[in-house]
Amino acid sequence: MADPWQKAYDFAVEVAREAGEEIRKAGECEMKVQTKSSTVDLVTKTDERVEKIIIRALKGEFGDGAFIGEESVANGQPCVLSDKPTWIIDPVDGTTNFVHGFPFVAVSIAFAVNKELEFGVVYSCLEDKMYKARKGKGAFCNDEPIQVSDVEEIKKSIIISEHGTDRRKEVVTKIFSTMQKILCIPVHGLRGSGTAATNMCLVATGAVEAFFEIGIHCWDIAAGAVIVQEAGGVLMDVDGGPFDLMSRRMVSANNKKIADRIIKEIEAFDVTRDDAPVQKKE
Ligand SMILES: O=P([O-])([O-])O[C@@H]1[C@H](O)[C@H](O)[C@@H](O)[C@H](O)[C@H]1O
Ligand SMILES: [Mg+2]
Repeated sequence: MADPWQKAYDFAVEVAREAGEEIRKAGECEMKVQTKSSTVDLVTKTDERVEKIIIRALKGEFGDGAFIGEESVANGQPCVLSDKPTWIIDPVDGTTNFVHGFPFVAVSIAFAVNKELEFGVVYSCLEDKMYKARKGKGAFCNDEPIQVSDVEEIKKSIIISEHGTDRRKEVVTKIFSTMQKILCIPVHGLRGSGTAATNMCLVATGAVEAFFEIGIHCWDIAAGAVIVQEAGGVLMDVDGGPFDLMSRRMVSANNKKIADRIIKEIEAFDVTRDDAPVQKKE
């Protein structure tokens, strides 16, 4: 078959749109907020319900496959990327925004085969922007082609980063020290939308030059990774090495010059890989 994944790609776009509709409706209702890894790592019934809707739809169309979903992993499912065709899902990226009514919330669905990302779909559902990209076929927002910015001078850039959910003082100190150094290069500005998936789409459209974060998960960035690359951008590790989806560290940028300049300023801290063996409780 010449193009084995086109049907899956088209279907993912439809599923993301339906999931976004559910999120929009749920945002108008009272919500019960719970916490996960820390008191600032939030989850709602909508995150869990929307993930189930997405997985049920994908299984209904393509049968049982491999899935890495944020809420399934939180409930004890394995988080290992194998060579099998694998769906990587964040049902609600920007849960804190969703809870507070801050208007950037995204559905993120990616698909990998042989550990390589084939396509990614990010639906920024409150803005009604459907971002999508397939390996080798370009990146789009609402069906219009998108491209990264051509800025090469860091002093003419806007950079995005996030604070994540780790509030240990030594971690927060490193995050702010990095941001301070980047701000003082000086860059035109620092931003953050509160959703990693949307941040990557902002790199892909050229609205900003780069987005970096330590502490994100594979489901936050898998779809965005394809979108950034297909829009002409680059992905790297925060130490300048190759991008590793499961490492929880990433720099995405419009070009290598901007990425390298940011990497010079990043003060890294340790995070546990997404695919680290789960420690069994005694
Ligand atoms: O929990 P969630 O809202 O799906 O995802 C979070 C968002 O993408 C946020 O922008 C990023 O800073 C965090 O690292 C993520 O965990
Ligand atoms: Mg997320």
